Amino acid sequence: MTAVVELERVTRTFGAVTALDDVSVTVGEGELVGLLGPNGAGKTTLLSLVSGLRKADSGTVRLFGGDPRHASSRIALGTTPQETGLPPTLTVGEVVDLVARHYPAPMTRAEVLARFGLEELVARQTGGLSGGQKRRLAVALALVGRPRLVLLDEPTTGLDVEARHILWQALRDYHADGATVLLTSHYLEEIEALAERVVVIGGGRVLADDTLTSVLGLVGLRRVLFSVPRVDAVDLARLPGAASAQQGADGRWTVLASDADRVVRALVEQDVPFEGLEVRGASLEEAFLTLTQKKEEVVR
Ligand SMILES: Nc1ncnc2c1ncn2[C@@H]1O[C@H](COP(=O)(O)OP(=O)(O)OP(=O)(O)O)[C@@H](O)[C@H]1O
Repeated sequence: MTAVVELERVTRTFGAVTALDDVSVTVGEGELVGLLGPNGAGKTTLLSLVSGLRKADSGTVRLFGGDPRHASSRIALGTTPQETGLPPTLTVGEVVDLVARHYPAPMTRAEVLARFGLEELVARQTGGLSGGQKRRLAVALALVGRPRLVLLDEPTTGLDVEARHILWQALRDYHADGATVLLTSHYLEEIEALAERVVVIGGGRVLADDTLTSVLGLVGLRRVLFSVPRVDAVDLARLPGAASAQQGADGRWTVLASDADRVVRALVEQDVPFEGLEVRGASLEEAFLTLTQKKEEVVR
């Protein structure tokens, strides 16, 4: 597998903040990789190193085998940052044409608009587009030059469900044509819809790098809540199926569980006199926290 993106032991700090801490990740030709992580995890920093906008403090970053800081390495790269500035007085069609002129073999205007369902907006000035429409156009512009690698930073933030699905389909189609895609997201749903491989980043470190199914197993936690008069005899965090256990200020226990059914069965088998049992989906933030704690245990 040819490496399109290679980060080797990369560290990047901003003053006292370590945004990336000894990160190694490789993305091969034709992969669709999701970078998943909470706010401030280091995802945008990673993309900015790959696109040559920033430089690593230490370690090596390679893009198509070269230094991303050299323009020649970026020739086959398409990116959409989190925020995009579009010329407000130009129409959608004009912006597409303008961007297309920078590339040797761009998509036609019609192809770009069709892929992203933007045909009806062709004559509209970009200044008058809604936030979601601007976002869709910004992602479309990343593909105009037919890049071999596309970097997308939270491509569907702020989009409604329909616009999100159009965009996902456009990205899937583009990937099916052979492109490599690296995207960041806060949303598990988005990563689930698109990625084959998931790299979970938290606190500037790689917490997990695996197939979508394995990572879903790691972060697809449930929350088991209940009250109990005393639990001295049972270590709730060590129950089969449990990842961690914590008592809230109201006295109720929350057990984060990779297998909630097993936890409940174990509570019954071990005669824990629980009351008011509830099972809910855990938030992604909780799942990340559990992953971070696991990682720290391994390091210790
Ligand atoms: N230019 C900068 N100056 C100072 N600190 C920065 C700068 N850029 C990033 N950071 C810090 O580095 C850390 C990682 O930020 P980064 O933007 O890479 O995270 P992220 O995972 O993309 O977060 P989000 O999901 O919120 O976009 C954060 O603590 C952030 O505040």
